[in-house]
Amino acid sequence: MQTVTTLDPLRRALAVMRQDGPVALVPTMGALHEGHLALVREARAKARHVVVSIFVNPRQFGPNEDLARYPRQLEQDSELLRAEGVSLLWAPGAEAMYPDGYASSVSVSGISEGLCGAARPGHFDGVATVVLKLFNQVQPDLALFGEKDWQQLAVIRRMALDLDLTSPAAAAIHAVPTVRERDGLALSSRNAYLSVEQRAEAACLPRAMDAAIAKLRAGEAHMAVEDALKADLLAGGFASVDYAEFRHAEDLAIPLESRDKPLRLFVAARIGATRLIDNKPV
Ligand SMILES: Nc1ncnc2c1ncn2[C@@H]1O[C@H](COP(=O)(O)OP(=O)(O)OP(=O)(O)O)[C@@H](O)[C@H]1O
Ligand SMILES: CC(C)(CO)[C@@H](O)C(=O)[O-]
Ligand code: BAL
Repeated sequence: MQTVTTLDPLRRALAVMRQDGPVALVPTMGALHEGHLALVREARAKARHVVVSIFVNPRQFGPNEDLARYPRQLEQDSELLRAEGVSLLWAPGAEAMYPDGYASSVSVSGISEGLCGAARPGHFDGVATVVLKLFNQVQPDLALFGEKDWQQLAVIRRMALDLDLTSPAAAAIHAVPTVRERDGLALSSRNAYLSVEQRAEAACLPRAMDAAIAKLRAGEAHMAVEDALKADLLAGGFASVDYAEFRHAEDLAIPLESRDKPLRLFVAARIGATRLIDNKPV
């Protein structure tokens, strides 16, 4: 596995790799866990070469968020990726990604505005911008993203359609199901912030979501179920709930109006200062 940190060697390495066959891109912010590795394994099954990017993107963090504290462990990550048969690790510094004078941004309206977009203003502009840059830098045949970040996936799909980035001209976007711990908690790099006690309390998130989904299926009104879910999370040790909402799985931008279309439950809540997100199908 080669590791490159600037654009010229990235382009040279990619030119060689492309002669052998399709290239898949797995964008990450590092601190890799089994969720990331599921994306890598799926990428390996679909393409001749896998490129993983690790970049803690400052533009998707708000001023009071955890950019400085976000776990960085490039050596350990690099060993994990080597063992998975990854061809290339693209690990640019902030100056390679946003050189002096950098002034551009991508904004995807509608879909970016509710849920995490409302709780983290500007977050999805930062995500869309860096993902478009990664697509342009790597020009992959396909790119893989996790369903854990369902809204992010929807924003990226919308951007890729709107800006003509999709297959066959450019990357096909693949979604990979959420990998969970045995107690149901979704794997996340931010789980590393949790104390032992908080980690035990965090298991209440997927459990309370399952209970809420069962109530909705049994015919209870969605707003009552959402309110009860928030109360359950607060009682279970969460300090606050950013949102707990049912939405249409394929169109997050519109309010819930009919139960005929597939629904999903979306939650973001904080244990201490740690913000966890999850989503599940109804
Ligand atoms: N548990 C998981 N199952 C499947 N995919 C995941 C999981 N966790 C993260 N991913 C995916 O891995 C990619 C990189 O995510 P990222 O590096 O932000 O990891 P993360 O664990 O989600 O970190 P964070 O704690 O910042 O949310 C994204 O496409 C994300 O959806
Ligand atoms: C897609 C991504 C790598 C963009 O920085 C990030 O938002 C993430 O890790 O999910
Ligand atoms: N996995 C989403 C990246 C973020 O929370 O900034």
